[in-house]
Amino acid sequence: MRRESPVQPSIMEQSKPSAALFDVYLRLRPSASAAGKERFLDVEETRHAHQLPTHITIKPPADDKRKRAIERFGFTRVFEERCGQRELLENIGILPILEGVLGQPGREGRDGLLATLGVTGSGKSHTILGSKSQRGITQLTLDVLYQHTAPTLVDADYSPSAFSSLCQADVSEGHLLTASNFLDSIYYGGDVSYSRAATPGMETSFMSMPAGPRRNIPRVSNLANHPSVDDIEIAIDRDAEYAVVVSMYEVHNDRIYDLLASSSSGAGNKQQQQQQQAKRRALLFKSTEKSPDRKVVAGLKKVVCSTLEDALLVLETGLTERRVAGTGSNAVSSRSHGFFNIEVKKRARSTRGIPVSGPWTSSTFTIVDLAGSERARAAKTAGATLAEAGKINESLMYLGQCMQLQADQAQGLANANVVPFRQCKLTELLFSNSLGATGGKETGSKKAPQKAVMIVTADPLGDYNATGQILRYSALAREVTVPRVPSVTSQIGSAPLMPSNLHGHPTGRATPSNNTAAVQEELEQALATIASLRSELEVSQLLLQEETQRRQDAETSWKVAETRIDEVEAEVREEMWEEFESRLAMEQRRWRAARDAEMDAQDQHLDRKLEVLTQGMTIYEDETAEKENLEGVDGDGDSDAEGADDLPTNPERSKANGPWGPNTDVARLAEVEAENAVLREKVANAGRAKETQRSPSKKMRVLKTPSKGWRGSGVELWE
Ligand SMILES: Nc1ncnc2c1ncn2[C@@H]1O[C@H](COP(=O)(O)OP(=O)(O)OP(=O)(O)O)[C@@H](O)[C@H]1O
Repeated sequence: MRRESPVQPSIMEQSKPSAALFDVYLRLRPSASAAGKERFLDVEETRHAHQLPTHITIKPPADDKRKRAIERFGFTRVFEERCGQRELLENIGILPILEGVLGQPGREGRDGLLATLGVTGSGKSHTILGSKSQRGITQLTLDVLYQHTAPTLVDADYSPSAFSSLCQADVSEGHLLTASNFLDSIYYGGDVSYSRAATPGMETSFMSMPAGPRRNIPRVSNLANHPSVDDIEIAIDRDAEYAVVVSMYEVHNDRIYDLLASSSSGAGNKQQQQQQQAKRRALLFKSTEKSPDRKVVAGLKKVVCSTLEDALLVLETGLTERRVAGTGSNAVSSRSHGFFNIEVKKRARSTRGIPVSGPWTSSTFTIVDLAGSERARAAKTAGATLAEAGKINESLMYLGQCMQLQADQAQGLANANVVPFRQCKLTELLFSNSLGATGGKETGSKKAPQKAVMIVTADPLGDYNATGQILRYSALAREVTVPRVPSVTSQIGSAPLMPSNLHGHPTGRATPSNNTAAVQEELEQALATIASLRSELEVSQLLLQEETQRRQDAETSWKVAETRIDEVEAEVREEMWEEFESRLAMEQRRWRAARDAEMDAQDQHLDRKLEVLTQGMTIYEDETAEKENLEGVDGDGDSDAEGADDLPTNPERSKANGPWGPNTDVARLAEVEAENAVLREKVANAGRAKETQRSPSKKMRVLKTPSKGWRGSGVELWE
């Protein structure tokens, strides 16, 4: 239903929404039944019949106790309930974005982004993904893309060299697969060969497979094919060859999960599916070695789709994986933000008829189906689903802040020159490659900044509060209008002045007619003052409401930031503790090794000393034994060491009192004994000293005396 504008045209009409990062379109969904529902949203008439409307107003419900204002919002364009999918496709700038992604002749393409935002059940998924009878923007875009690139499209299944060059050119550490490999692995459980081209001519394409143990296979023929886009024309680079690489991921509870990596296609019982879900590994959004100036979701599974059918089947597979749980608001509600990426790879094909194959360049068209915002009470969610809803609302709040700021910046209204997109994964994914490190306009990348379109969906008969909140932060412009309340003032003003009112003097004397006019004038002035005061009061109330809302938002952000700080602090502490422990362990190992080495050196040193000593003792022992032998052999052959008389008869020595005489030998023996005692003492000391240094873990060893002379002399050595 349209109505005339309740307020005069203003600066909103002169604003240039296209200067903002996002063009924001509003799409209204038809309601199945209007019974008992009050329409709160009206579309303003345009000045010219051929123009599409750009402004809407929302008015609070009749029984609104808070007496809220009528609000007016401006969008790039507004599409009413009767708008179909094709009309939408042609009027939201998707086709120019697609041309940008394909790139002008000889030039690299630019990235494009399409996202839907709205209250749960307002028609986001319908717009992006369509329904059983109608195709969504994603399918229509893919159809247009394949129709135009088909003649120059690389078929990875039949061109291993092209496939391997695509793998090498990928900057995101992704795992590339051909569509036939991927689909066979999903539906037939076959092995997936990552980043490896299929054998040319292989008869194992998914489409050509005989009936087998297929699981929940969506048939292309079962998918909607209406509306047609056969007559749509877009420009492409005829001298380039293209490849289309599809990937899908979702942001769930602020983490990124690959939707093609663990595709179960609904196989197994609920418990198995839950186990599969639990095992999913979160991916990082980061700069990589090959992509230092642009962040990418690293490690995604990517499928090279050479036909529209392949791309649609991959899309269906990813969608079955997407986390969906029924809520009170919408029977099939998206509980995560879904990202569908169409990566268009392009390289030079021919220069003046001479075939060349240049390096691949890459541009991505990303389609985002955002989870719906909802009020917990309305959605009747509980437990994990309620927590999920909290995360969804939080991320949408951050998105709203970023969108508001970028719209204000574009109109020169915002003081802040930084868009705070790092607050959650969603805003990081949507903004960081467009706004760069500072959150300003420069990305640091040589690539042209991406073009982005946001479609806000709304149900004019739906929830006024939730829809109002979405519109407030997504609209490119907003005005507040004081509602025309049939107030007491106007009632008094419009009431006829009764003579009794004017002539009511207690004296009963009639008042002259000129007095009547003066009183009437005075009364009118008073009424005007009351009206103006009332209107001022209403404006103040509105401002107060807005300030309160802002304060609440700020408080929420503050709490979230505090929690984040705590988390980061805990993470840092844990990291530092781990690092400290590992360093400590390393130092201990080094210290032990040094100590062992030193002890070994000491052992060796002592061993050498003992060896020298042992050798000395052995020599002495041998000499003594020889002497004893010589001396102990007397005339009857008995060996007797006693008495000088019994010493052996050595002609030299037997010369009494000569140098080898018995007295000399005894003195010598005493001397050797004394030396021996000193040495024993030294050895014992050395042994004790060594013992004190010995590691308890080392086994005590007893050095056996090398000859009977040692044992005989009572010397025992320890190493
Ligand atoms: N423009 C439209 N025309 C016809 N039917 C629509 C339209 N928009 C939405 N619907 C229908 O309304 C229902 C809810 O829409 P949809 O699932 O797209 O909502 P949603 O915003 O994606 O919800 P959620 O955020 O919970 O996923 C669906 O049955 C859909 O077919």
